[in-house]
Amino acid sequence: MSDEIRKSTSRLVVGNWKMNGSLALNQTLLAGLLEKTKATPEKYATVQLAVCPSFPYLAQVQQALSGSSISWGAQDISLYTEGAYTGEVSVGMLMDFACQWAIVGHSERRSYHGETSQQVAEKARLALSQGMTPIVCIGESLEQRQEGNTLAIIEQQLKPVLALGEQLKNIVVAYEPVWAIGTGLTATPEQAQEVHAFIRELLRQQQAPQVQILYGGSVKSANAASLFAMQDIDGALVGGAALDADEFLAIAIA
Ligand SMILES: O=C(CO)COP(=O)(O)O
Repeated sequence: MSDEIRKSTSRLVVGNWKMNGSLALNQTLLAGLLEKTKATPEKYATVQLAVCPSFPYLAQVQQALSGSSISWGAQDISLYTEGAYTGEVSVGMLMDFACQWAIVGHSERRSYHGETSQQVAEKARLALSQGMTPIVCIGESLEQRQEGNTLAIIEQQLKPVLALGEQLKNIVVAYEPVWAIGTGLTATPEQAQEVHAFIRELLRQQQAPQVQILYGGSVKSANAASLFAMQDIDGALVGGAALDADEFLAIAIA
């Protein structure tokens, strides 16, 4: 697929709801998303939309979105497939709720739960083995950026994932600079593009240049268009702004 075709056919915009929501709040949010996308489907014809709620709400989201153009996924998956792992949720369980996506290696999981890049790659492999698409998150901290280590960190985090082999082409990568998450600080389009182009090159070396690379970190409707205009930014992984239906959809079509 040429770069032009990749960009024009498929923008992927995923809402990571994180640990937010309730049955009532989700119902309002889902109704807002459905109402707008159904009223003007032509606006969303070239956008793939997805939302990732907390585990307990997957059934609710599945029920609301089944048959619509919006897909859904999980925010994490367990490294284990079954058994005595209290508190864990397996990939098979997620398949019971028809999850199409699984975010893996979000920086909040890496920093609060000590997830390593090796474990993240294993989670991606598990998702792929069940036909789910892992959204593999990578990104540098402010300190790492200031020390000039951004690209080295990106390469280190992606390395075990690049070794997935044949299946690599079926993943999605999300570049989320840690310093831009929930802070209101966004990477400039040029800063993001530099890293996306680097990730693209690493993927190209493994014969997977068509992998979609999302940007995440304080994406809003006000900054989305300039990010999407960049050659190697194929969509967004949206946190806070995904909790508002109008704002999320405005990002999608920015
Ligand atoms: O972490 C993010 C998405 O996974 C980004 O969060 P914010 O959009 O709230 O900065």
